[in-house]
Amino acid sequence: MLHRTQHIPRFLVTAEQMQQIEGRVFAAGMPVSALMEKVSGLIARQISEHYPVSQAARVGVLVGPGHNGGDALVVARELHSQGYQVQICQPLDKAKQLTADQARYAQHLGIPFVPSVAEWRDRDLIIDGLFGFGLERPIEGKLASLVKQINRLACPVYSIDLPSGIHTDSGQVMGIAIRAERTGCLGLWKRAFVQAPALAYLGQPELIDFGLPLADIRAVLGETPTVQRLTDEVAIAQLPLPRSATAHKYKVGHLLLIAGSRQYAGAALLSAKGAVASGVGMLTLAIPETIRLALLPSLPGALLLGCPETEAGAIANLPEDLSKYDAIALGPGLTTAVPTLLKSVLAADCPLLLDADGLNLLAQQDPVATLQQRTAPTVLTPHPGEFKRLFPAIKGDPGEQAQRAAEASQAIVVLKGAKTAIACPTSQRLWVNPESTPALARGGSGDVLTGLLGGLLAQKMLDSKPDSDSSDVISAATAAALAAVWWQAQAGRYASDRNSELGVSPDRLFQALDPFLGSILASC
Ligand SMILES: NC(=O)C1=CN([C@@H]2O[C@H](COP(=O)(O)OP(=O)(O)OC[C@H]3O[C@@H](n4cnc5c(N)ncnc54)[C@H](O)[C@@H]3O)[C@@H](O)[C@H]2O)[C@@H](O)CC1
Ligand SMILES: [K+]
Repeated sequence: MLHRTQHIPRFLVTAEQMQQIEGRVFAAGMPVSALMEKVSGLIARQISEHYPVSQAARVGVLVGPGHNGGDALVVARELHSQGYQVQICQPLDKAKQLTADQARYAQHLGIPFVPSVAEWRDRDLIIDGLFGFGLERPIEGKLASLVKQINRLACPVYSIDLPSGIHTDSGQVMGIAIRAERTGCLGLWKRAFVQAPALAYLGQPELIDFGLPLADIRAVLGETPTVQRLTDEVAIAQLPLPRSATAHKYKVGHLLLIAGSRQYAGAALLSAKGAVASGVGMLTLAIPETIRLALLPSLPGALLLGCPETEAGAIANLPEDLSKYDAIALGPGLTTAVPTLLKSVLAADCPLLLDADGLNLLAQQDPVATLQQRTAPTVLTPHPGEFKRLFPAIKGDPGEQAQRAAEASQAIVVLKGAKTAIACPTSQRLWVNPESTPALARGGSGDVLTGLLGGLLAQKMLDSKPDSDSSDVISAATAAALAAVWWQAQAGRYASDRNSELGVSPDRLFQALDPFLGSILASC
């Protein structure tokens, strides 16, 4: 059972859901002004920790017409009382009543109001309270020029709730948006925080939990939220740990990985290394016979199955009975020369992971009709280009695309990107991986993920948990996808922190998988 503090970081809400949750809290008797006071006190505390008065005494506070502006005014008052030299700029005349009252009180306290932000070149910090989740149209005219001026200042900007101009749900820039150094997201993570268009504006995000009651959150989002952030707690719970004390190699999964060609031998090696790092009991790597001996010294623990090959060095056929494997992964470096490979694995009665050329082969037929015929789970790991080839008619943001593709094909869809989305067809749930690193944006990272996910898939299929997504139970195949996406991203961050963003080669990535996991498990 997760505690409240573990639940809150999982939620991802739209503006409408946030309004409904707050509406319930206000209807139950919480005064709007009391909540504003509470929330803004927490924001001011965060700001004074990040930007102490000794280092950032001169603060400009930008105030909009709604309650985001009201929050900013309370923060201005708090910082003023702590000795910051605060100036307020309220560019619009009209304001909601509570915001207007807060402005009047700030004036009464003698906090200076300035007519424009032109004088703010002397500021050490700007606080952005122009718009929050109430932004309803693009920022234009004099407000757009004001945002442009703020973005030209050298000092950092702290945005309250969202950088003004960012759409709460899609993360799109509405005309123009403030580029924050930090954003304090209030109460619950908004969807924008996992949307690629917003990433360049959010800076370092932090959640400011002000104690929204779980009962009200659940009343709006449901008992098990359909859309979730993939948190450490949830991902770790999906790993095949602890191992049974009586485990032996045939009881902890046998993966058949079909990968590589004479042209792309490295993809086979990297995906096999990812599978080895997953801890899978047995790994059989099917590769063209001519590259078998070259790979052997690098994979001493794996069974290397040399396959007959085409003249160009692609696997021509799979000589074996496929029934003895717990999972099959097909794709990295295969080429699309031999479509029958896909046909034979689709017919297998075990979980199947398709990546890279496995997906390209699938795109050559009707993917939805083909996948719907499978009885065992299928996991697809496309990047956006592969996704487009597979599901050209499916539009939306990455989360919506993954969900729609999963629903249509009945496959678990892992749509890779800066914030990888994982959609499960049986439960109709979506997870978004919130933390990753651009260090993984290089050839080979995806191959490591394929092996890792395949290895976890083989292990999870032997777990005793049921293969259905009732209430909070996550099916084995979905669990493997969640664990693998999180593990790969976190290992990438771990390797990046110890080297640089340019130094996370695929070798470093698979070498970081186990040390990262060891360190996080030790701290749990
Ligand atoms: N009610 C409360 O006490 C709480 C308020 N919070 C704060 O309240 C914010 C939401 O407040 P609001 O609903 O008032 O919304 P906003 O403060 O985001 O602003 C809405 C106002 O801006 C106007 N507007 C929208 N788009 C515009 C545009 N492009 N150009 C000019 N005007 C535009 C609207 O007509 C409306 O008057 C949150 O983001 C958060 O900062 C909560 O987070 C915490 C509790
Ligand atoms: K804001």
